[in-house]
Amino acid sequence: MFIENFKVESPNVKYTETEIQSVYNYETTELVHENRNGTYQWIVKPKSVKYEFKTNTHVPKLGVMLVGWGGNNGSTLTGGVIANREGISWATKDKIQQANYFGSLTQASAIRVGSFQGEEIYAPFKSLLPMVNPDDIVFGGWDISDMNLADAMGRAKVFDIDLQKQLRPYMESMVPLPGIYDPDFIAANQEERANNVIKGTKKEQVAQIIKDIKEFKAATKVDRVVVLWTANTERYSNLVVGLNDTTENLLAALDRNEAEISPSTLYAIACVMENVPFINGSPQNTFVPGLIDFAIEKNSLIGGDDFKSGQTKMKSVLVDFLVGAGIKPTSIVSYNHLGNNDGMNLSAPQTFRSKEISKSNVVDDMVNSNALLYEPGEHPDHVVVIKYVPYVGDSKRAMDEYTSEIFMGGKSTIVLHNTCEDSLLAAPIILDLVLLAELSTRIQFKAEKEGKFHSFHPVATILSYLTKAPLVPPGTPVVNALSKQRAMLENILRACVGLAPENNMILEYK
Ligand SMILES: NC(=O)c1ccc[n+]([C@@H]2O[C@H](COP(=O)([O-])OP(=O)(O)OC[C@H]3O[C@@H](n4cnc5c(N)ncnc54)[C@H](O)[C@@H]3O)[C@@H](O)[C@H]2O)c1
Ligand SMILES: O=P([O-])([O-])O[C@@H]1[C@@H](O)[C@H](O)[C@@H](O)[C@H](O)[C@@H]1O
Repeated sequence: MFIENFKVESPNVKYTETEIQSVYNYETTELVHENRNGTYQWIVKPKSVKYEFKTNTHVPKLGVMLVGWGGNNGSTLTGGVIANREGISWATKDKIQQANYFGSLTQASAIRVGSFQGEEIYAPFKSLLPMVNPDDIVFGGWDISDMNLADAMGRAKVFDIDLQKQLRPYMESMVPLPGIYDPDFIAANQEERANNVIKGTKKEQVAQIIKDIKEFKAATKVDRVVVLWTANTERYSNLVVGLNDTTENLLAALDRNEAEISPSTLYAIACVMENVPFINGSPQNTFVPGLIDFAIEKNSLIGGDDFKSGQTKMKSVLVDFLVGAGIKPTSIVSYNHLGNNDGMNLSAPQTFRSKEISKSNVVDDMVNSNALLYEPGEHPDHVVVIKYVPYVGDSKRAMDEYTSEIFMGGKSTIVLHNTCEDSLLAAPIILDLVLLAELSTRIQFKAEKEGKFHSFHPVATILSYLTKAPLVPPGTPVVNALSKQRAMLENILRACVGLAPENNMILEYK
């Protein structure tokens, strides 16, 4: 059975005018490696740590400023939200299609809240805690192309024509602000689009981005702004001691107008200076060490990298299944071709390399988790190929072959063909990223030994379900397995409202 919402009744949960307060006993373990009777043993000690959570239930009017607003993802998300808000339906060759938010975890997935008279009861994921209604989001942003959003939607060729016609009046007045353009960081084939750029030094460009954010906030009267990068994939920035290794060096490099500071890092600097959450939807290393330090110093949320939308999302499920079943993947070949502008930008070796890294590292945690299958340092052969084929446009075609070793020297080969409609898969993920980033800034918590409440660490690991290469605080584990990432996110939000983690035991029926 499905219920629309629920309220938790528990001595550990209190609903006030402005907050949901919860006390949560975090059941974990402590390991020691001790000499017991002359031999060293690993001792696992279960332990319970009391946490207190406070979630501000005032849902703000949210402004989302997209870097790359006029791109396929940006125009598709903007149009999709308008279509949902206005209740637009349109004719396709098959039927009259209604707008929806399919593909969004927060808007279209469910959680189990328990059972009632022997029946499992589910509720919307978004009923866990008060979240921004995406219909209410105010969009803005920057693009190095001055094309208005209606024409950009036409250029993207993602939506059906009847839908585009209905959206055009809402979108033709939306014009991206000039963006920071540096041809050294993206493919040369992007130059012809770059007719809408901020001039001046890098420091002046940062100042302009800050001014843009302030003016957007004032003009739209939004309470909060989140900035998200959905612009083209950049090449990796070189990590240079004395240039981008610390906050001080990065800001000094900015003052010197150092060439090696990428546009995406400049937008991120501006956002950290303004304490505006910044999320990187692409694979480049926007978050150089100096930027991470800066965000931590300012307690300003940063998250990324690279939306996990199609082929890699499938990979993080399949490899988790295989390794979890004691099957040993030994060769993974991931090929895809696509014909959108992203694909054209990725046809350059330096930008492809950024994507190759994020698409390859996604299996590392699963491989490293099982020494029964892999020797130290052993990992599957793993190849990533991306080709630009204009004819297929945004309809990316992914082909994968997974070869694994099974029982008694047997081999298993799994072949997948996955048509990933790039922007129709990425747009709802962008929505989840901005909604969850905003929600996470309204949550404060403390462990029993901590003196005062605090926010989550500014490096937003909570967003990892949505990214190929989750950004995590230095020295903390990277988890890529999709099921673990989703469970982490759901269970943290469950703790905020006093619900135990979903452990799927349903002992009452065993
Ligand atoms: N499924 C997906 O679509 C998917 C999944 C993961 C990651 N991504 C990443 O998302 C990004 C956007 O994808 P897309 O299909 O919308 O690409 P796109 O090329 O259609 O859009 C990118 C937009 O960014 C603009 N731009 C480039 N550099 C800019 C800058 N410095 N400042 C402002 N605007 C700039 C371009 O003019 C373009 O309009 C890409 O980096 C892509 O790799 C996409
Ligand atoms: O998310 P995913 O399908 O694994 O990876 C995709 C790449 O294979 C594709 O070439 C590119 O268009 C998208 O940006 C996306 O990153």
